[in-house]
Amino acid sequence: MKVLISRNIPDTTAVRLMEEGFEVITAEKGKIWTSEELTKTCQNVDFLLHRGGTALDANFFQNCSHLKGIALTSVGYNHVDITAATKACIPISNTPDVLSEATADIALLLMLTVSRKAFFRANQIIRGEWQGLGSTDDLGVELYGKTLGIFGLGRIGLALARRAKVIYGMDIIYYNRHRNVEAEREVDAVYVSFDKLLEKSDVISIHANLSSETKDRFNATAFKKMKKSAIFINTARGKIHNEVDLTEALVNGDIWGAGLDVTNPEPMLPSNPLLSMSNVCVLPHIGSATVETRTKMTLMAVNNLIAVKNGKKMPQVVNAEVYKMK
Ligand SMILES: NC(=O)c1ccc[n+]([C@@H]2O[C@H](COP(=O)([O-])OP(=O)(O)OC[C@H]3O[C@@H](n4cnc5c(N)ncnc54)[C@H](O)[C@@H]3O)[C@@H](O)[C@H]2O)c1
Ligand SMILES: O=C(O)[C@H](O)CO
Repeated sequence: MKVLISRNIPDTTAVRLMEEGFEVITAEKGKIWTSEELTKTCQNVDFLLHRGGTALDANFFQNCSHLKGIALTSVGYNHVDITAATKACIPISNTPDVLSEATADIALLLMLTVSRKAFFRANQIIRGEWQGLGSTDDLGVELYGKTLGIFGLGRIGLALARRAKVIYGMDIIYYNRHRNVEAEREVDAVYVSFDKLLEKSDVISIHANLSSETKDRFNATAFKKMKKSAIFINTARGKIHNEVDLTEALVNGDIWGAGLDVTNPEPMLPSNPLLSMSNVCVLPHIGSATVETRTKMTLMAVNNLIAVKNGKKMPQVVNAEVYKMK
């Protein structure tokens, strides 16, 4: 049984696969695959352990229908054509829960660094622009006691809401496809309409998955409905906001600041105007990038492949319909 690991993972997890009798084929460090290359290399393997970057589209599944299972090392699977995978009868797994705390930390970090302009200020020191004492203009704002609006209150949204409630005494409002009773009970989250979320939030943090419904949801119309003092945070997917509209909203003063861990496209070009704004911080998609979390994610992915090899269902399967077809 051969497994292709499309992007480097912690050694311990590759070892775990070998212990289970898999023959492991690893990509060279940092490799970015074209679809053609990935499709070609997958002809000689039974399983794929895949991290975002290269989309797995209908064409991929047409040409790789021999694969027995694909384990993603991400919770998001918007880069995978799940319908095509199901049609090809290939189970796909993702990595929910284990990355929620690490990603919520990055959302909170962005809230803090943007509200206090900390990233911009630290860079002023690096550029030799610190002129003694603290700044008297272009001041930051505080989070304490303000209202956090969450768009997509699932696992990561709730992990952020807990932090915001406990550390900053923030009021939590949210907009979701369904009410989240656990969050309402635990952090007194209040369900509101999308427009109310825009109007009432001091900070809006995006935690929905990317879909045709959420793509471009934060556009010029949405930014104009937000408070002029609002901070926009996105650690979910860059395509949920429209980057041109976000830039204009910041330039025009429709909103106060923005913190992004995800951009559209990725990577963001260094010439992007957002990068020179004092009220913006952009990170290179590091939500889950800790030793602890990445280890848990890859172990989870590996366990899903082991399950398939042993004739069992993937514990974290996202297209459970495949098991009804077999
Ligand atoms: N920056 C990173 O490194 C990083 C790390 C992990 C996850 N993510 C992103 O975060 C997303 C959320 O992860 P999660 O584990 O919290 O997922 P989740 O499924 O637990 O939560 C997503 C929530 O969004 C809601 N939602 C979906 N579509 C909606 C819509 N149209 N309107 C309103 N609400 C909607 C869902 O009902 C759900 O409650 C992932 O899909 C991924 O894209 C990014
Ligand atoms: O969806 C996810 O899990 C992240 O974006 C990748 O770590």
